[in-house]
Amino acid sequence: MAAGQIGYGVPPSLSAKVTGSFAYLTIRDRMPTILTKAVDTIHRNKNKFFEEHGEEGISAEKQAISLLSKLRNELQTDKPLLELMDGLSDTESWNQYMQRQQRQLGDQELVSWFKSPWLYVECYMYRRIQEAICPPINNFDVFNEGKTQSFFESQQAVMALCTYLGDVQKSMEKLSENQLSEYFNKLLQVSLWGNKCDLSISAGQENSQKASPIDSLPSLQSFILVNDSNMVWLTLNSSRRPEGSGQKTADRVDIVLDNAGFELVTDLVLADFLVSSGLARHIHFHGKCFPWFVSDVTANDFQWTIRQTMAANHKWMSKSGFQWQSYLNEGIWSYHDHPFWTQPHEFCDMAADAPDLYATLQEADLVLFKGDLNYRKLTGDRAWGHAVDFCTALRGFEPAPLCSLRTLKANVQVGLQLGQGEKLSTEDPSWMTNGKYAVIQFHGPKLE
Ligand SMILES: O=P(O)(O)OC[C@@]1(O)O[C@H](CO)[C@@H](O)[C@@H]1O
Ligand SMILES: [Mn+2]
Repeated sequence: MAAGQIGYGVPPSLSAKVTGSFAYLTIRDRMPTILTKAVDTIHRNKNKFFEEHGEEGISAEKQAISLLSKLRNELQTDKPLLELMDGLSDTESWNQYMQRQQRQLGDQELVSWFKSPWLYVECYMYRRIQEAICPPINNFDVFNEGKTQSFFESQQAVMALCTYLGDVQKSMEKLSENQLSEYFNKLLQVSLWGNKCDLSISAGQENSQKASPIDSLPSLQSFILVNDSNMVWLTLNSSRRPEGSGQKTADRVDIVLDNAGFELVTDLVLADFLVSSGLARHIHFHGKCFPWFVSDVTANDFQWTIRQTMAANHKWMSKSGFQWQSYLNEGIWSYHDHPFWTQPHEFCDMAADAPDLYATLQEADLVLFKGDLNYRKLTGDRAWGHAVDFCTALRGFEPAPLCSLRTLKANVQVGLQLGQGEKLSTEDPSWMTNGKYAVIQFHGPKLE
């Protein structure tokens, strides 16, 4: 059976068919709120559109508001989903996916917001937002304000983190293996908890990082439900080759990014540490090719964040920013944004639906997946039992050793100990969606 096909033992997709479920509440409440805020943002930028594009900008603004309002009404009244009509490079792929969803539903009911898989309709909403914002304002990022605010509101934490990185790098040469792994674990956890700062779960409400990211780690330790850091460390060390050994030397770690703002800074700091410690020689970053899930990283966010860090009036921030820019100039770091990351597919479909991307990931020694949406796609956003193995839920998606760094914000979680999920439900009924808990969950060859 092809990977991703519904087979024996594969549970149903999460959807709003279950009244009162997190998917139901997201589609009923949070997604319309996100659309309302998008309409408001576009309206507030009307003058900007006029200044830049004259009357054409005004008519595009009016059209965007009308299309987004129509979209919100379709969503709130559970209308059938509509084919995309904007003729962009991914339009056909989206419409084919819709037909695939319709085939799975059969001809008894039409693909719609509250009946189709949550993963699909939520991704579809963001692609419809893209369709609504037409030329000449099509490059306007309706979520940009929230992403830049998250960065500016987190300055104290960013400065503390860049200072910490600078201190570590000053003594890098003298560090023992144990000290190196300690710093690695700390920065891996900082990147993990950076994922709390996600504007989709907060429906755009500001949620920047205020406290010092390093000092808060000990108090967060007990909220890490699965911690496979040791497997990540062993994988990195097993892939390191001595210079000139003639063996594979292009040690490469891929980071599939999630949110801009503070979370992106934590990922850049981790990536800098991986390179400056020699744990990796190249980092490939994977972002989104259009605005996605409110706070996800686009190429513009990636470049803007590095430029802002370079320009900071803070020694260690600007030092980090210049270092990151030179990594990019030297090709040690590279940024990629394959269209697959802004499509609705479960990752077990990647080999079939985006073989080029799957082949790229196969060249990595380790792939880090940041955040909740990536976790939902890794596990197919299905109602797995909590003690089901991560490997089972991946359903054949294993391009390379991989690790999810995710704070829980959706009710899908696998790979727990028997009874662990039930225990958590009694202690904290909203443990899967309140963002307090996290996993560092690895899948790959077992190493000693
Ligand atoms: O991927 P991220 O940024 O960690 O989270 C994305 C997210 O906020 O969006 C959905 C809720 O609307 C959930 O999948 C998840 O909570
Ligand atoms: Mn996100």
